[in-house]
Amino acid sequence: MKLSFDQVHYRYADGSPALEAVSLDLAARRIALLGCNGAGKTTLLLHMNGSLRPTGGRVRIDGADASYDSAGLTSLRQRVALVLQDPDDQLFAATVAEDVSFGPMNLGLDRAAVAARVAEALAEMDIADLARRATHALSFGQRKRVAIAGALSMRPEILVLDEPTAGLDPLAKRNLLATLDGLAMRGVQIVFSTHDADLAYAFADHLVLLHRGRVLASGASAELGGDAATFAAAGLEAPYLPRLIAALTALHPGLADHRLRTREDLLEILAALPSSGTHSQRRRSS
Ligand SMILES: Nc1ncnc2c1ncn2[C@@H]1O[C@H](COP(=O)(O)OP(=O)(O)OP(=O)(O)O)[C@@H](O)[C@H]1O
Repeated sequence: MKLSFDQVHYRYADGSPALEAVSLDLAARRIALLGCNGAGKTTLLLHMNGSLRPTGGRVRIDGADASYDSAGLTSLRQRVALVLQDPDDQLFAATVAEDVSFGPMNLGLDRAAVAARVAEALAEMDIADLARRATHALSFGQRKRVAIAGALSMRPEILVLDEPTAGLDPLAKRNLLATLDGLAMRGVQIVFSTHDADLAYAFADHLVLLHRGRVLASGASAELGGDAATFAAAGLEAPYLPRLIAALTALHPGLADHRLRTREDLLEILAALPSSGTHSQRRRSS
């Protein structure tokens, strides 16, 4: 399934312009949407499952115009699941299992099929042990996982997440990214928004930079991640790692042969390089 945006404009009911002539093809498996506060990230994500309808331009699904009647929206929301930034905007049932079963029940599946989907989604998010817990009595990070499990219970082709790591501690962040990575490897397309350029660079194959409702840049992480000037134009800090790698590559040209996404990747490669002692001896003797 491929979602694309063709000259999409969106204005909220009070007249606030939020998207201006957004044209995008969502083709890569892992896509990060970056932009400062008010850039239009949430508004764009809400268009992906039909929660918002463009006030101008078109959203296309495999090349065909999205349909906003009830059948069209039901079909779109089975294929594209949206996880809101605040889990409390999404969770409403008394227990975790009831909440996660809501989507599959609405699809009219029988009890056994619903139960299978709930078990699968909870296992995927590693929260099977929370199934009987009251949703209101969970921690923020746990509620976030439950909200994602609810989206996964629809077995979507595209999982769209608004700032999925906001409010998570570093370990929870890392665990969530590993889970999302596992889903991507299984073929689920992941599209998420974030303010964290390093995280976007580490996880995503493709970055989209939004600024004042417009797409300022869209490109492969490996290239766009190193373009500090474009990040600055979007009012963002560029990812640190590509800049560090560029500086280190001047000392170790072999680094250019690797696609290093994380600090851990860099440390591993640096540990395997000849030691700096050898390097400085070579410099002294030359
Ligand atoms: N419900 C609304 N009614 C009117 N204007 C809105 C509404 N929601 C958002 N906007 C406006 O639309 C623009 C884009 O907002 P949006 O929430 O999409 O940005 P964002 O990039 O997700 O921001 P943040 O990083 O702060 O979450 C902003 O100017 C905002 O004030």
